[in-house]
Amino acid sequence: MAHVKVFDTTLRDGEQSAGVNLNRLEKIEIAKQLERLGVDIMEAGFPASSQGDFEAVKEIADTVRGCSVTGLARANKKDIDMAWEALKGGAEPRLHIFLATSPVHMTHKLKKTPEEVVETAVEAVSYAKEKFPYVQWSAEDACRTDLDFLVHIVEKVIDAGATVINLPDTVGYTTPDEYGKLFDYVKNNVPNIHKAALSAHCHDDLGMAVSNSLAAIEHGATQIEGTINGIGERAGNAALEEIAVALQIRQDRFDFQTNLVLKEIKRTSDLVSKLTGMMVPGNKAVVGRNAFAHESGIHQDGVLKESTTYEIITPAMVGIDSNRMVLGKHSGRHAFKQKAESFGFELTEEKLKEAFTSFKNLTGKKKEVTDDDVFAILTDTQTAYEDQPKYELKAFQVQYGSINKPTATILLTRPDGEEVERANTGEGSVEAIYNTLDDLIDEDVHLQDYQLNSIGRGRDALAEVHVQLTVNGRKTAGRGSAQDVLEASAQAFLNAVNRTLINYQTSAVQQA
Ligand SMILES: CC(=O)SCCNC(=O)CCNC(=O)[C@H](O)C(C)(C)COP(=O)(O)OP(=O)(O)OC[C@H]1O[C@@H](n2cnc3c(N)ncnc32)[C@H](O)[C@@H]1OP(=O)(O)O
Ligand SMILES: CC(C)C(=O)C(=O)O
Ligand SMILES: [Mg+2]
Repeated sequence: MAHVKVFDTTLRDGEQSAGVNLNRLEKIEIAKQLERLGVDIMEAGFPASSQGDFEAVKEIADTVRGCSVTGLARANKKDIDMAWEALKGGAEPRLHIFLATSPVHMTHKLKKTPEEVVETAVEAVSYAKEKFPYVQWSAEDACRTDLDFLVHIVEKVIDAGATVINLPDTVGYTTPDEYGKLFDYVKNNVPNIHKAALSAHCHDDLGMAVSNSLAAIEHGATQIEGTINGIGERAGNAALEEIAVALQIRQDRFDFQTNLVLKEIKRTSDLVSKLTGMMVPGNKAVVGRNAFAHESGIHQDGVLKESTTYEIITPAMVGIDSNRMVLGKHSGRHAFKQKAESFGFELTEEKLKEAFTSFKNLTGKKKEVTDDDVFAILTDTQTAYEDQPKYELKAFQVQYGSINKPTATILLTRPDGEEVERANTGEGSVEAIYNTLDDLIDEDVHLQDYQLNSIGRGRDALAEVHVQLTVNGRKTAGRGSAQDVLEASAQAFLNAVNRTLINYQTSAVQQA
């Protein structure tokens, strides 16, 4: 059985999802999990796009040893130089250069003639090859590119030293049949194609990203690109977990396998969902909450008699284990630590202590503390910056009634340690809290989006709030979880403000 390489771009194309904004610690936590999942190549970011991304890519390249780490660059020397600075410490330094080849992109976006595009691509790949042993080149919008032009430019970049040629369906336009033919055409018409590997990168605008990726594999792609949970630009990328499980379950149809450790899929999906704020729909293939749930009597009857009547994937295959150890108010540190480890968290003693305290506080308020609750506590603790000056919620009270305007009174510690208290009103309780926080903090904050979800079920489920704000003109995201919706709302707001302050302070210190 042939092996297909998995190129994960959750931390680059996945992070391009509207509203997603991962900080360094969050990226590192996902990177560690992707390594555990067994991806072959991890695209950690786009180093030239921001100081924060540069630092995250560098740290990931310097630490991850179980797979190759790559970063994206435009076809220019500045992007390539920055990518080299970020990636040179990696186990297998690898660069991903892209340049659009379709008429609409060349004419309107790049404002270049096809000849200039060939020249720019060749120059960039040759320059990158002076530094990187592996250079991947992507023909952005390949599926809307003139075939003869595509064949011509691919031949030239291979001559310039490209070791992987990616043919992305950038706008999710193609169909499985057409995408397979594109790979055949390139294989049959590029004379030096044997010197490079072929890669597929699909977007889901028409809902065909996974099918298109599978078609590419059958027509010569030896590398597939995608993201966990299919997150990404617009409608997202091909969901890697779906491709890997399809290849496993339909071995009779596909003679290809990935190196993914399938039982790590669920944890990876949970972590990505939690840290990005991109919720996984209940009916999502492979990882959705309902993917292994049977509701109707005839199905239940069938599954009870023989699970394969209605279940083609076993939950255990993707890491969903029905045997679970229940943690509650009588549990101690050892059981908690063991649970954290079973979820794949490597916490310092300090962070473990902090998470355990949050867990114990929760057991005092909630009848049953579920695995989802524990996972939320551990994720929040693991990705919280320590010892950084920040705004902290000390206490708050909200008065709500159907006659008077809701009023929030909040006691806050400011980054300089001063305690301040203020009250303000709003049309609703959350608005009253946000108006009061606005009065208490120095930053110029505007709320762009607010999402509320429950972690688990039941009346006493934890509330999780994701917000998007602009803080001093910078777009940022924040999340907060608490048993009370209003507290989670306040925490999410402050989390976003603190993230901006900490990122800004970190960069300022590094630039100084
Ligand atoms: C299909 C994809 O997923 S492509 C990857 C998309 N990812 C991102 O854009 C990451 C986030 N981006 C950013 O932070 C910013 O866009 C930056 C830092 C990369 C660039 O910012 P700016 O310099 O302000 O440029 P801006 O984004 O407005 O425009 C892009 C420029 O890059 C050019 N460009 C686009 N693709 C390429 C390429 N592959 N190679 C060289 N130049 C390119 C555009 O033509 C435009 O150039 P122009 O300024 O001469 O018109
Ligand atoms: C950068 C390229 C490969 C990309 O993400 C796309 O074309 O979708
Ligand atoms: Mg893409």
